[in-house]
Amino acid sequence: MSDDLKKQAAKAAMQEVRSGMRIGLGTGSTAKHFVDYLGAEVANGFECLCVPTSEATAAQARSLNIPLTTLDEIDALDVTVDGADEIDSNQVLIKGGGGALLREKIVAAASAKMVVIADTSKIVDQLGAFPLPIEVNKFGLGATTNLVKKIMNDFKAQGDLVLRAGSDGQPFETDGGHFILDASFGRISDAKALSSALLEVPGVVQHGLFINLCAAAYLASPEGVVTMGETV
Ligand SMILES: O=C(CO)[C@H](O)[C@H](O)COP(=O)(O)O
Repeated sequence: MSDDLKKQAAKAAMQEVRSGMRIGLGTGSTAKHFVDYLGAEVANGFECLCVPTSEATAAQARSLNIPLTTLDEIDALDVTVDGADEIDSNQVLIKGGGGALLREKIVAAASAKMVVIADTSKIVDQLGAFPLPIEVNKFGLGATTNLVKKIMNDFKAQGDLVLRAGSDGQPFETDGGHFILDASFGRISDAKALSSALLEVPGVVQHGLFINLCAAAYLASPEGVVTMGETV
C-alpha cells in the first residue's frame, strides 16, 4: 500500500475526532500518519487526552506534545483510530501485523467507537490470507504451540505456524513481554468459533481477530476514500 494512500485514509478519519475527546491511538504505518495529523491539530490548540496502543506510538505522540493518559487514569475513550491487516464486509478484522494486538484490542474495547484506517487492498472476501497473529505467554511455549497447531488442524488451516522473529533474528517480544505465533489459515470461515477455541488455550494471551469492535472504516484507493460502517 502506498504511503500516500495511508495518509489519505488517516486524514479522512480526522473527521471522527473533536476537541475535548479522549482518543485511542493505534499502531502501525497508517496509524502513524493519523498521529501526525492529530499532533498538527494539537499544535493549533486542539484539546484531547490520548491512550497509545504501543510504546512506539507513545514515543511518537510525546514527540508531538499530544497529551497522554492510561486506562488506569480513565476507564473509557470516545474513539480509537487504528490500522488493520484485513477487513471483511462485516468489519471483522485481522490485526497484529505490527505486534501490538493486545493493547490495540484492550484500547478498542474501551472505546465507544473504533475506526479503522487502511487502503482498499486490506478489504477481503474471506479473512485468513494474512497470517493470524496470536500473542502467547513465554512460559510453556512448546505446549502452547502444540495446542494452537491442533486448533489449526481442526479449522483446516492451509499453512504453517511460525514463531515471529524480530529484526535481530531473536523471537519478537511484544510490549507486554510475550511472543507472537503467526498462524497461516489461508481462509477463516468461522471467526467467532476460532476466537473461542484460541482463547481456551491457557498460554494464549490474545489473538488478532477483532470481532464486533470496528464500527467504521476509511479505506483509501487511487480513486478516493471509501467508507464502511457508521462514519460521522
Ligand atoms: O495491527 C497493527 C499493529 O499491531 C497494525 O495496525 C496493522 O498491522 C496495520 O499496519 P499498517 O498500517 O502498517 O499496514
